[in-house]
Amino acid sequence: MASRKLVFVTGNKKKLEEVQAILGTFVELTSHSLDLPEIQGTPDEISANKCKSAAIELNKPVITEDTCLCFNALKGLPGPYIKWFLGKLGHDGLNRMLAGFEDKSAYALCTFAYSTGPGSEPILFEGRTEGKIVPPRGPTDFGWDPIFQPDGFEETYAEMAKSVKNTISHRYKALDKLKTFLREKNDDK
Ligand SMILES: O=P(O)(O)OP(=O)(O)OP(=O)(O)OC[C@H]1O[C@@H](n2cnc3c(O)ncnc32)[C@H](O)[C@@H]1O
Ligand SMILES: [Mg+2]
Repeated sequence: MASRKLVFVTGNKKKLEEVQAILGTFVELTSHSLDLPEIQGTPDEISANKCKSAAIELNKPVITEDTCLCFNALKGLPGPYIKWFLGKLGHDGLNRMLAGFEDKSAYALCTFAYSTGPGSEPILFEGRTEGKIVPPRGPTDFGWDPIFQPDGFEETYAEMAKSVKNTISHRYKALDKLKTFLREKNDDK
Protein backbone atom coordinates (compact mmCIF):
# COMPACT_ATOMS: atom_id res chain seq x y z
CA MET A 1 0.00 0.00 0.00
CA ALA A 2 1.34 3.44 -0.90
CA SER A 3 2.07 5.54 2.18
CA ARG A 4 -0.19 8.48 2.66
CA LYS A 5 1.58 11.80 2.80
CA LEU A 6 -0.10 15.16 3.23
CA VAL A 7 1.09 18.72 3.47
CA PHE A 8 -1.18 20.85 5.65
CA VAL A 9 -0.88 24.56 4.94
CA THR A 10 -2.04 26.77 7.81
CA GLY A 11 -0.85 29.74 9.81
CA ASN A 12 -2.61 28.43 12.93
CA LYS A 13 -0.56 26.28 15.36
CA LYS A 14 -3.57 25.20 17.41
CA LYS A 15 -5.35 23.88 14.32
CA LEU A 16 -2.23 22.00 13.37
CA GLU A 17 -1.99 20.42 16.86
CA GLU A 18 -5.57 19.17 16.63
CA VAL A 19 -5.16 17.85 13.10
CA GLN A 20 -2.02 15.97 14.17
CA ALA A 21 -3.80 14.54 17.21
CA ILE A 22 -6.86 13.47 15.20
CA LEU A 23 -4.98 11.94 12.27
CA GLY A 24 -2.37 10.24 14.44
CA THR A 25 -0.43 7.74 12.36
CA PHE A 26 -3.06 7.61 9.61
CA VAL A 27 -0.97 9.92 7.42
CA GLU A 28 2.53 11.25 7.39
CA LEU A 29 1.65 14.89 7.95
CA THR A 30 3.99 17.75 7.31
CA SER A 31 2.97 21.32 7.84
CA HIS A 32 3.73 24.54 6.14
CA SER A 33 3.02 27.81 7.86
CA LEU A 34 1.58 30.33 5.43
CA ASP A 35 -1.02 33.00 6.08
CA LEU A 36 -2.98 32.57 2.87
CA PRO A 37 -5.23 35.28 1.46
CA GLU A 38 -8.92 34.61 2.03
CA ILE A 39 -11.55 35.93 -0.35
CA GLN A 40 -15.09 36.94 0.62
CA GLY A 41 -17.81 34.45 -0.28
CA THR A 42 -19.45 31.23 0.85
CA PRO A 43 -17.44 28.87 3.06
CA ASP A 44 -17.00 26.54 0.05
CA GLU A 45 -15.72 29.32 -2.22
CA ILE A 46 -13.33 30.59 0.44
CA SER A 47 -11.99 27.08 1.17
CA ALA A 48 -11.50 26.15 -2.49
CA ASN A 49 -9.79 29.44 -3.26
CA LYS A 50 -7.46 29.19 -0.25
CA CYS A 51 -6.44 25.66 -1.25
CA LYS A 52 -5.78 26.66 -4.86
CA SER A 53 -3.49 29.48 -3.66
CA ALA A 54 -1.62 27.06 -1.39
CA ALA A 55 -1.14 24.50 -4.20
CA ILE A 56 0.21 27.22 -6.50
CA GLU A 57 2.46 28.67 -3.81
CA LEU A 58 3.99 25.29 -2.86
CA ASN A 59 3.64 23.66 -6.27
CA LYS A 60 2.50 20.32 -4.85
CA PRO A 61 -0.51 18.49 -3.39
CA VAL A 62 -1.81 20.23 -0.27
CA ILE A 63 -4.65 20.36 2.22
CA THR A 64 -5.97 23.54 3.78
CA GLU A 65 -8.74 24.12 6.27
CA ASP A 66 -11.20 26.90 6.93
CA THR A 67 -13.29 27.21 10.07
CA CYS A 68 -16.52 29.18 10.48
CA LEU A 69 -18.51 29.98 13.60
CA CYS A 70 -22.10 30.60 12.56
CA PHE A 71 -24.79 32.20 14.75
CA ASN A 72 -28.27 31.05 13.75
CA ALA A 73 -29.90 34.30 14.92
CA LEU A 74 -27.58 36.12 12.50
CA LYS A 75 -28.34 33.75 9.59
CA GLY A 76 -24.90 32.15 9.77
CA LEU A 77 -22.73 35.22 10.40
CA PRO A 78 -19.96 35.87 11.42
CA GLY A 79 -19.30 32.51 9.68
CA PRO A 80 -16.02 32.66 7.73
CA TYR A 81 -15.30 36.13 9.12
CA ILE A 82 -15.18 34.93 12.74
CA LYS A 83 -11.43 35.52 12.98
CA TRP A 84 -11.88 39.26 12.46
CA PHE A 85 -14.95 39.52 14.70
CA LEU A 86 -13.14 37.64 17.46
CA GLY A 87 -10.05 39.82 17.07
CA LYS A 88 -12.02 43.07 17.28
CA LEU A 89 -14.82 42.18 19.73
CA GLY A 90 -13.39 39.38 21.87
CA HIS A 91 -15.48 36.75 23.66
CA ASP A 92 -17.66 39.29 25.47
CA GLY A 93 -18.36 41.25 22.34
CA LEU A 94 -19.39 38.08 20.49
CA ASN A 95 -21.82 37.30 23.32
CA ARG A 96 -23.16 40.85 23.21
CA MET A 97 -23.86 40.50 19.48
CA LEU A 98 -26.57 38.03 20.48
CA ALA A 99 -27.94 40.10 23.39
CA GLY A 100 -31.04 41.12 21.43
CA PHE A 101 -31.87 37.56 20.44
CA GLU A 102 -33.45 34.66 22.35
CA ASP A 103 -31.72 32.22 20.04
CA LYS A 104 -28.11 31.66 21.13
CA SER A 105 -27.66 28.56 18.99
CA ALA A 106 -24.65 28.33 16.73
CA TYR A 107 -22.63 25.81 14.79
CA ALA A 108 -18.97 25.30 14.10
CA LEU A 109 -18.24 24.43 10.51
CA CYS A 110 -14.95 23.08 9.28
CA THR A 111 -14.03 22.63 5.64
CA PHE A 112 -10.89 20.81 4.58
CA ALA A 113 -9.84 21.25 0.97
CA TYR A 114 -7.55 18.84 -0.85
CA SER A 115 -5.78 19.71 -4.08
CA THR A 116 -3.55 17.39 -6.10
CA GLY A 117 -1.50 20.39 -7.26
CA PRO A 118 -1.64 23.71 -9.12
CA GLY A 119 -4.58 23.92 -11.51
CA SER A 120 -6.56 21.07 -9.95
CA GLU A 121 -9.99 21.81 -8.51
CA PRO A 122 -9.92 21.17 -4.73
CA ILE A 123 -12.18 18.50 -3.21
CA LEU A 124 -13.97 19.65 -0.06
CA PHE A 125 -14.76 17.76 3.18
CA GLU A 126 -17.11 19.35 5.65
CA GLY A 127 -17.79 18.77 9.34
CA ARG A 128 -20.37 20.53 11.47
CA THR A 129 -20.99 20.55 15.23
CA GLU A 130 -24.07 22.21 16.74
CA GLY A 131 -24.01 24.12 20.01
CA LYS A 132 -24.66 27.47 21.62
CA ILE A 133 -22.82 30.68 22.45
CA VAL A 134 -22.20 31.17 26.19
CA PRO A 135 -20.21 33.62 28.37
CA PRO A 136 -16.55 32.53 28.26
CA ARG A 137 -15.50 29.56 30.41
CA GLY A 138 -12.19 27.69 30.39
CA PRO A 139 -8.68 28.31 29.05
CA THR A 140 -8.34 31.01 26.42
CA ASP A 141 -5.56 29.55 24.31
CA PHE A 142 -7.58 28.64 21.21
CA GLY A 143 -9.87 31.09 19.44
CA TRP A 144 -13.54 31.00 20.39
CA ASP A 145 -13.36 27.66 22.29
CA PRO A 146 -14.40 29.31 25.62
CA ILE A 147 -17.73 30.58 24.25
CA PHE A 148 -18.86 27.51 22.29
CA GLN A 149 -20.75 24.82 24.20
CA PRO A 150 -21.54 21.85 21.98
CA ASP A 151 -25.01 20.27 22.26
CA GLY A 152 -25.17 17.38 24.72
CA PHE A 153 -22.33 18.77 26.89
CA GLU A 154 -22.21 20.98 29.97
CA GLU A 155 -18.68 22.13 29.13
CA THR A 156 -17.42 24.54 26.52
CA TYR A 157 -14.90 23.34 23.95
CA ALA A 158 -12.26 25.09 26.08
CA GLU A 159 -13.27 23.29 29.30
CA MET A 160 -13.43 19.79 27.90
CA ALA A 161 -10.42 17.51 27.55
CA LYS A 162 -8.79 17.69 24.11
CA SER A 163 -9.42 13.97 23.79
CA VAL A 164 -13.15 14.69 24.03
CA LYS A 165 -13.17 17.74 21.75
CA ASN A 166 -11.21 15.78 19.17
CA THR A 167 -13.93 13.11 18.94
CA ILE A 168 -16.95 15.41 18.56
CA SER A 169 -15.60 18.54 16.92
CA HIS A 170 -16.32 20.10 13.54
CA ARG A 171 -12.67 19.38 12.70
CA TYR A 172 -12.89 15.71 13.69
CA LYS A 173 -16.00 15.20 11.53
CA ALA A 174 -14.42 16.85 8.48
CA LEU A 175 -11.20 14.85 8.91
CA ASP A 176 -13.19 11.64 9.17
CA LYS A 177 -14.53 12.28 5.66
CA LEU A 178 -11.05 13.15 4.38
CA LYS A 179 -9.76 9.88 5.88
CA THR A 180 -12.44 7.85 4.10
CA PHE A 181 -11.54 9.56 0.83
CA LEU A 182 -7.81 8.86 1.27
CA ARG A 183 -8.48 5.25 2.22
CA GLU A 184 -10.53 4.69 -0.94
CA LYS A 185 -8.00 6.53 -3.09
CA ASN A 186 -5.20 4.36 -1.74
CA ASP A 187 -7.20 1.15 -2.26
CA ASP A 188 -7.43 2.02 -5.95
CA LYS A 189 -3.68 1.65 -6.29
O1 LIG B 1 -4.06 29.85 8.22
P1 LIG B 1 -5.46 29.39 8.51
O2 LIG B 1 -5.60 27.89 8.49
O3 LIG B 1 -6.50 30.10 7.71
O4 LIG B 1 -5.69 29.75 10.08
P2 LIG B 1 -6.62 30.90 10.68
O5 LIG B 1 -6.24 31.06 12.11
O6 LIG B 1 -6.57 32.11 9.80
O7 LIG B 1 -8.06 30.23 10.66
P3 LIG B 1 -9.37 30.55 9.81
O8 LIG B 1 -9.07 31.44 8.67
O9 LIG B 1 -10.03 29.23 9.52
O10 LIG B 1 -10.25 31.36 10.85
C1 LIG B 1 -10.92 30.71 11.87
C2 LIG B 1 -10.89 31.47 13.17
O11 LIG B 1 -11.50 30.61 14.14
C3 LIG B 1 -10.52 30.18 15.10
N1 LIG B 1 -10.68 28.72 15.24
C4 LIG B 1 -10.50 27.78 14.28
N2 LIG B 1 -10.78 26.56 14.76
C5 LIG B 1 -11.16 26.72 16.06
C6 LIG B 1 -11.54 25.83 17.09
O12 LIG B 1 -11.61 24.53 16.89
N3 LIG B 1 -11.82 26.36 18.28
C7 LIG B 1 -11.74 27.68 18.50
N4 LIG B 1 -11.37 28.58 17.60
C8 LIG B 1 -11.08 28.12 16.37
C9 LIG B 1 -9.17 30.55 14.54
O13 LIG B 1 -8.26 30.80 15.60
C10 LIG B 1 -9.52 31.80 13.71
O14 LIG B 1 -9.62 32.92 14.56
MG1 LIG C 1 -7.19 32.10 7.88
